Amino acid sequence: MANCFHGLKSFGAQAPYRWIRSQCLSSLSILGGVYAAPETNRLVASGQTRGMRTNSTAGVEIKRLPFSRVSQRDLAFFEKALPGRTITDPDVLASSNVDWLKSVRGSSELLLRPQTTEDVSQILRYCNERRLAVNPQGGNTGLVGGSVPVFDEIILSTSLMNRVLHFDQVSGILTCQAGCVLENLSSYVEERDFIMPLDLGAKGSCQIGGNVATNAGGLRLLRHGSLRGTVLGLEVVLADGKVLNCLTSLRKDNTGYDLKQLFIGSEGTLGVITAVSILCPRKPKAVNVAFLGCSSFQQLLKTFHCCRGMLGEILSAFEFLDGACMRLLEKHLKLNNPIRESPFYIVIETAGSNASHDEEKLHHFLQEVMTLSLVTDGTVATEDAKIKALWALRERITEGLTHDGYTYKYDISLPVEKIYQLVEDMREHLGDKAKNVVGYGHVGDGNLHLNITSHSRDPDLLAAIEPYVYKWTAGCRGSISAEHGLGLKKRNYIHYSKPPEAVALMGDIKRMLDPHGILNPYKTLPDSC
Ligand SMILES: O=C(O)CC[C@@H](O)C(=O)O
Ligand SMILES: [Zn+2]
Repeated sequence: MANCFHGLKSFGAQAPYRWIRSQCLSSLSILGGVYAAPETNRLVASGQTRGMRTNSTAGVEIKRLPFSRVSQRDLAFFEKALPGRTITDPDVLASSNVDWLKSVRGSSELLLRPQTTEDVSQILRYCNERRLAVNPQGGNTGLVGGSVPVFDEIILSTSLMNRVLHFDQVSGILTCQAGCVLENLSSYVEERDFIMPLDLGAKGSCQIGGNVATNAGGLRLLRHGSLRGTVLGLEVVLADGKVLNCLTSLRKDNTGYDLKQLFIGSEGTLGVITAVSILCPRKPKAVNVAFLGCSSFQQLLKTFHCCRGMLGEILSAFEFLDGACMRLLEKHLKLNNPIRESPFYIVIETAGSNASHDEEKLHHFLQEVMTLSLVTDGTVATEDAKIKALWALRERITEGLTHDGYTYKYDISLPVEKIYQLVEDMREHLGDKAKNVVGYGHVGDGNLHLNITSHSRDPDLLAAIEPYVYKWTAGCRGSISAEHGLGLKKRNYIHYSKPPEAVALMGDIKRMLDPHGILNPYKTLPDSC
């Protein structure tokens, strides 16, 4: 069977892709964006004069809400409370004011770096009394403009809250501060024979608090489920500074409402997550990655069906990318396609406890899909460097896209059999208006990443994409945000995925927990709330 698959000889190991901000910012200068001008109370688009600008992402103007502005007295308070960690240097602030995609830019003049929960509590108590708006910020790797200020909100960075508080070797329950970088946590638990239950392309920069606040999905969700299941406890500071200590480490706790769920996926609008307790699976003893080619999406779906049946409990990921993604990887990142050119590619990962058992299962599966002609070509890796190289072909697509021009991003949940139909319909709908329309994502979770590029920001193209994409999604009862959240960019489209009663209830919850609306304003909730 192994003969059916190319070896990996011609395929050099690539460095794993990480969303390291310093690298990415310099390479993204071609992207236009949304800029904020607090003195005009308007969101402004790049290239236009300050004071006359509109939100180019959502095509609507956003007015600065009547929050207080940071005064000298406020600064004196923060400098006393956080000596050396109250930052006003514009050069340092610059990177915290812009998102990873460089598509949203705020103009905050104050960055606070708390180290403890008590620091966060003191900051929020003060800001709440003074009606100062606050933008909680983790690794700032979000893709919907949720992690940067829109106007002059104070940036509350969790980066110095980076201590592991406890790890239970028997249960695998990790308790840590919110600012721990995901990759550091992965290394920490791997040294103890466990893994983190989530894995993202942004792991080198993103922080666990931000992951939880956005309910990040990623590459292992198929196997380990969402953070709504693996997060066991949270410590959260509420808008008035009160500390909500729900940092329990229990698998089972049915004592009434599961309050932590309110904060998971709330994008910092209901409270600031300061610590997380999370259940880590055991580190698998054997990992295999197969990279396969398919001639149609129908064949890919059949391969998925067969894969679930034949790999069962050892299947840990089933991801896909289309031929257009591969061309971008080759062109912009010089990555090599390890197999014959195909319309679709699949990345399958197995993770188990017995190498020979897993390999046998994988080989039977591969034999089956080749015999049935569901898969036309493929390669398998068992060594770490080669596994990373194959994963790079999936994980680095986001990076590749940033080199292709301005990118319109859609993160859609659909019944799995529909996910590629949207890409095809969008291609037909846009004709030659777009530079590239690509589809990739998490087949196992029914999550499509539809990305559309153009040479530069193009309002006509945007008008052709939206609301078409949202209507199409709503027509299938899908979600307009599967895993990236709503942030600033998608919040006003929430109605395509949630009934009005649910949206209104979200507004009520927000007002109850944050009556002055100081926490991450302009995010998640639509204008109508
Ligand atoms: O860039 C995107 O649209 C998707 C990013 C991320 O969620 C992924 O799965 O690679
Ligand atoms: Zn994704």
